[in-house]
Amino acid sequence: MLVFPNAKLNLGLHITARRPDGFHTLETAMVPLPWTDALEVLPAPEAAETSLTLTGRPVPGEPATNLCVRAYELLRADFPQVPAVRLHLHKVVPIGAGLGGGSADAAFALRALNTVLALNLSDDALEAYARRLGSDCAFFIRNQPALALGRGDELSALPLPQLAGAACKVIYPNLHISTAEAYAGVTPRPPQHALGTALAAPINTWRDTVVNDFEASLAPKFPVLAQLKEQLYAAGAAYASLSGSGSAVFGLWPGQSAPPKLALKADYEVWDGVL
Ligand SMILES: C[C@@](CO)(OP(=O)(O)O)[C@H](O)COP(=O)(O)OP(=O)(O)OC[C@H]1O[C@@H](n2ccc(N)nc2=O)[C@H](O)[C@@H]1O
Ligand SMILES: Nc1ncnc2c1ncn2[C@@H]1O[C@H](COP(=O)(O)OP(=O)(O)O)[C@@H](O)[C@H]1O
Repeated sequence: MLVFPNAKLNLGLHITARRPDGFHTLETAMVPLPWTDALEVLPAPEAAETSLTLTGRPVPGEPATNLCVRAYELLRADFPQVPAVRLHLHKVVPIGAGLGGGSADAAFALRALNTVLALNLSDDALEAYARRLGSDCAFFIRNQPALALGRGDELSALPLPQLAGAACKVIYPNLHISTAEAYAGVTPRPPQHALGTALAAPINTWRDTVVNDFEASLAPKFPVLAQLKEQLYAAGAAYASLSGSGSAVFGLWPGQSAPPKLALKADYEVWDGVL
């Protein structure tokens, strides 16, 4: 079975408290971004062990620590009779970019394994497994615009009709930002605007109301993030922001079929498309 794990964008991200377990409570909206990896899940040949092969962008870590293999091991712990599988991941989405690519691989692996191994797990059950692999993973099970609370895994559908068909540009400035380090640099605070209300208003009002709390804390160390945001606004974006804990920055042009071309450094990666 071949699946295409897609990235996500965060629209606003409020870090509201630090929890006793070291995680933070947040309020964010997540939307699917059609920038994808490719993941193949096949039954392994007889007597072969479970394996993962990789092509494309290098993924740090041993195959056993890869989230696709961890997804399989998590299911096998509860269903010891399942056969071995052969996994192949072609990695495209930048890593450490705030685009959730690793989380998407984990969730899509769970979904594909559910089918290939005929486990018949419900979406709720798959979300429960996904949560155990990472805070962001549960979002990718239903993979639809959602408001995320708690650790980022308490999800409710958040239709954003004004976003459908908007042109979008995502810029990855070739900078790996660790999610854990980014959280460590933020001082939690109550949000100034309720996110659900702010996002219900037209996109061109979001600039004044929809805030990603990581931006202020990352700004001194990574001035390029604010520069890219300015460049997107100068090119007419109705809204521009850092996604998640960065380093990807995106702009939105509702009502346009494609985003404008921008002059950017040669080693930056760019995704242009429509949401
Ligand atoms: C910031 C966000 C916003 O969507 O996305 P990314 O920028 O990573 O894409 C997420 O909260 C990232 O979720 P995810 O990448 O799944 O994080 P996890 O693997 O669960 O945790 C990695 C580390 O981030 C910190 N962490 C994560 C989630 C959370 N609610 N509070 C935290 O403090 C913890 O230090 C944890 O050890
Ligand atoms: N399949 C995978 N793809 C990407 N990263 C993975 C994968 N499996 C494990 N990881 C680990 O997860 C970390 C976070 O990856 P990712 O979710 O892409 O970034 P972000 O949290 O910025 O959205 C990486 O540093 C990597 O070590």
